[in-house]
Amino acid sequence: MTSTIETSKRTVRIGTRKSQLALVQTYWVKAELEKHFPDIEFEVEKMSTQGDKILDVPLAKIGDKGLFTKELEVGMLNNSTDFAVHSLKDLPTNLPEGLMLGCVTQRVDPADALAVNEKNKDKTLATFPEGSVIGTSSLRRLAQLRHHYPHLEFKDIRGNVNTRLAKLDAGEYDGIILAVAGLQRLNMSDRIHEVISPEVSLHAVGQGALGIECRAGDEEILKILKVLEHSDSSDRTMAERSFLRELEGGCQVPIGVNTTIDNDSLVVVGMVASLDGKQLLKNTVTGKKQDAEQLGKDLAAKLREQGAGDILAKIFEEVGRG
Ligand SMILES: NCc1[nH]cc(CCC(=O)O)c1CC(=O)O
Repeated sequence: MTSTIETSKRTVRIGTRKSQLALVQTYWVKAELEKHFPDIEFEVEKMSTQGDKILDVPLAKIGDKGLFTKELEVGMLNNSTDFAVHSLKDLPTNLPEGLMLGCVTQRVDPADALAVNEKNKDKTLATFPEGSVIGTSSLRRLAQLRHHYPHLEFKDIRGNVNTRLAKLDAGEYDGIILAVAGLQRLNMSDRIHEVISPEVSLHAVGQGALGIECRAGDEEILKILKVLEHSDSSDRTMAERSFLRELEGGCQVPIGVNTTIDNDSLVVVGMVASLDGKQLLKNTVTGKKQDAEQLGKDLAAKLREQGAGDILAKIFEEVGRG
């Protein structure tokens, strides 16, 4: 008589949004972890978030933090999932009690990109004629582009990356602004018509990196996630998130950043702008990368001294506090 011994694999459950970009990112994380932990079974749980459901309202008007993360967080808190993969830029700077940012993966290019349709192949942001219509749903992109290109028109655009490109190609816009990172991950690098320089548009906090959220102090999961942690990306985004945390007031605001690490030295550039792009404040701090969190706070303090508080207060009045 023969008997078979069933070795039961430990199962770890990953929460994700259902958008194509979210799935590409989640399956990348899953594949990487499977290489390191062949004895663990990783399962993917696809969930819809508020942000995926409300598609007809400008993002800035919905305002609420955690639009793309809340349902995934509930899943971890009630133990139906063990961790969630997010675009770090969609993850609020303050997480719910009981959860933590367990891992920041290696960041790709965090810049913004211009995509154009067939009839504008010969244009760039700098050469678009007066009145050309540029689509973006981000107040940060809107304010900075208005500042540099006041003759262009800006129109809100919602939906996932594919939906936005379809609207562009249908002629609703002359160009749209998207993250380089998203287009690259979706194998759509051919749609990157122009990479926008940090002089024109500072990127969003956390852009280009994945943030993996898990239960606070879940050592078993943290040990697994640690293999994907990228130290410089983690330090840079820690400073960026600390900067945003110090400045934001519960709604989407035109705040941009750029960070670089050279040996142990971390440089953080930060920007706050008014919605019309007329006021645009910038400053820079430099320090040790070990002091990332404090550097973010210092930068926020510098911008407040320059008058960022007044700009933000006015925006909260105009857009509402979410
Ligand atoms: N707001 C949605 C979102 N969240 C993350 C990305 C791109 C990938 C990234 O920044 O890591 C995008 C699309 C975009 O801004 O074009």
